[in-house]
Amino acid sequence: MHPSITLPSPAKLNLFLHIVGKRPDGYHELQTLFQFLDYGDELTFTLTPDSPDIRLAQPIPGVADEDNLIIRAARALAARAGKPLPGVTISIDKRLPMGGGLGGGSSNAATTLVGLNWLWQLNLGEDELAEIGLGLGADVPVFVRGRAAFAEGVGEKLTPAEPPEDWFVVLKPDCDINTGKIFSHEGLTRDTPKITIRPAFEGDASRYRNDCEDVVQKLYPEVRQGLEWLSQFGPARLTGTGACIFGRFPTESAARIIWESKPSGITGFVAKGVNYSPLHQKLTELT
Ligand SMILES: C[C@@](CO)(OP(=O)(O)O)[C@H](O)COP(=O)(O)OP(=O)(O)OC[C@H]1O[C@@H](n2ccc(N)nc2=O)[C@H](O)[C@@H]1O
Ligand SMILES: Nc1ncnc2c1ncn2[C@@H]1O[C@H](COP(=O)(O)OP(=O)(O)O)[C@@H](O)[C@H]1O
Repeated sequence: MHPSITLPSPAKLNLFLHIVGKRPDGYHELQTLFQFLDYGDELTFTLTPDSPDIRLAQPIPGVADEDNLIIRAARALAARAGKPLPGVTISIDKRLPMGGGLGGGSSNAATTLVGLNWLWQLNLGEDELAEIGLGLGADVPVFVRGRAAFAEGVGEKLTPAEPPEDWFVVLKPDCDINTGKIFSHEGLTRDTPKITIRPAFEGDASRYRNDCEDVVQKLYPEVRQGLEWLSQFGPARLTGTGACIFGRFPTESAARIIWESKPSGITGFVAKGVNYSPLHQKLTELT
């Protein structure tokens, strides 16, 4: 058995996000285009054959270990394995802002499922891992599958897609946005007509939009100001329900020039959009 492995846990962007309806259980039906970024957290899994415990090397501030999606994912996987397994200690190099619409928690859960499936040599298939992932959050399956995708339902019906792999300036306006608050807002557009798959892939990227953006901009002036600034240089959008926003650029140098001139006090990073997850890329290199 391999005693230890370090794996990427990349961010995602919702290149567009349309709300096309509401299900009887209150959840909103979406159509969204997911792409990964070559930037994210990193998780290190170290097997502890002398102890059966699944534990974090250090807690994430503000998240109880019991609620941490890494622990929840590891436990869900161990339950599915249904046999005694060596314990594991997981350490996190957290680089993604939490609750920013970059899917960091969901990505951590997926890296845990995929990484421990490998380390514990369980040989569960991608469908089974995606199903366990969906029980942890709507965005987990796309990270498990590792391919940019057009997503429907609450995000679980995935069709692989090949959007352009552009460069992005990602900014984190200084505010925390609660996803539930945005989805329950009376001003939210919930009736965007469904689109067919082809235009979603091949449409003009400058026409991509996010149906949460109007409500989020009204409630959070920091997001409005960030979008106003970024959209001077090209198309700029909100990812998920925010708070992160992104601007698209054809080259790294074009993105870095804008990054260098960002207003003071706003954090973020420059990253490349990638259609194959850095997690899966790393695992391919290892096997
Ligand atoms: C909006 C998206 C788009 O990628 O991303 P994020 O902004 O979180 O990254 C996701 O669909 C987020 O899915 P998920 O991660 O499961 O959402 P949660 O934070 O659990 O949702 C909090 C609450 O928002 C509402 N909610 C969420 C998703 C959805 N499709 N419809 C909803 O109505 C529900 O009331 C839910 O209880
Ligand atoms: N490992 C984790 N990393 C980040 N957030 C986590 C994790 N485990 C649980 N959470 C919780 O999930 C929430 C959503 O986090 P995250 O996935 O980063 O944002 P978003 O869903 O907006 O993209 C956080 O505010 C936090 O309370």
